[in-house]
Amino acid sequence: MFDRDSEGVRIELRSLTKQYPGQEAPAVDNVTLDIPAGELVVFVGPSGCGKTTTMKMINRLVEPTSGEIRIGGQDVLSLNPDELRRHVGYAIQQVGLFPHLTVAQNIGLVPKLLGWPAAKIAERVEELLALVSLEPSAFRDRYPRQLSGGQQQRVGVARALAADPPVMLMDEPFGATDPITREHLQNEFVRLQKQLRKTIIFVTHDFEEAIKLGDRIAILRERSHIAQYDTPANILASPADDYVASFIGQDGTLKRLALLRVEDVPVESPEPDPALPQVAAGTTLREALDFMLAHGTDRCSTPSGVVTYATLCAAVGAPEQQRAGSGGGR
Ligand SMILES: Nc1ncnc2c1ncn2[C@@H]1O[C@H](COP(=O)(O)OP(=O)(O)OP(=O)(O)O)[C@@H](O)[C@H]1O
Repeated sequence: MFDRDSEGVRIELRSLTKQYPGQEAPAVDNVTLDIPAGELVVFVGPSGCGKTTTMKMINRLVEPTSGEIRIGGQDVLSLNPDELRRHVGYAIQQVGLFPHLTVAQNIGLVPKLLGWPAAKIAERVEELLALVSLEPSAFRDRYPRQLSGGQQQRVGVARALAADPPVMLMDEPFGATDPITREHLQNEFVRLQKQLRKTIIFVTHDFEEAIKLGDRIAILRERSHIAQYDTPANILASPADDYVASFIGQDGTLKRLALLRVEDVPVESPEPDPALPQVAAGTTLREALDFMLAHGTDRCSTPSGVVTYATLCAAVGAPEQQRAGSGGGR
């Protein structure tokens, strides 16, 4: 349907507006946004600011009042809405699994509608269950009521991915889970997206989730007006205004440290030092900082060399007084 191979496609919103009947102000007012192919863009904003309405216009669960939407260059408003939705994955907090269908039948729903042969659907179901870390033999024949909330959400994500759509719309898909399950699902999802490179719009209330998952974040005000649209690192480093700063909160430096890994900063010496406390490759700078504080040291050894507290501070432009206040006994 869209002009692509298997990777994502570009999504363009132009002057997009939604005025619900009987409402005084538009829920979404004149929004223009470009989402590059293969990127995950997170919409963050307060309740009622129009995140869900904006997203639902993209698969035409809500019809725009005016404006334009293009996916892979195609004018979405000229397409048949049912056909469009078969090519746009959609995962929501409420999951929406059919209770009378098994996990396999739920996941195979869209491929079946698209006329895939049964053997190909069965193969795809196995592959997707494995992808979301659910053992196929244990889960494929269960009914949704026989799954935990987190497992249901994984099946929801697998179902959204089933027909390999280039575009995924995800509305708080991990919202109904406890913090530990949520973190686990987020980590799996980051891993998945590295492989899949779909174009994804992801709605959340949770700014931490946005910086963890997003290639870019769109911070929305009322009526979906865009307060800032940039990478997590740029938003944390230079919030556009007080409104954006209020999302970041007091611990912006720590959040920036969490975006970088020990491999990303210059090492003091390029060899591991067995005499120092050791951290693994892939450790975030925030974890490295906690580790140094816990060990009362201002340096630690990584597989690629020695990283110091001063390097961490320099990497995120932390001022001198923050260094002085954080201890570390050299
Ligand atoms: N079907 C509808 N009819 C009338 N008004 C609606 C309808 N759906 C949403 N709205 C209104 O449009 C505005 C935006 O709602 P929307 O659900 O898009 O916000 P949201 O940012 O996704 O909120 P939340 O984070 O609480 O889910 C709200 O003021 C809401 O009351």
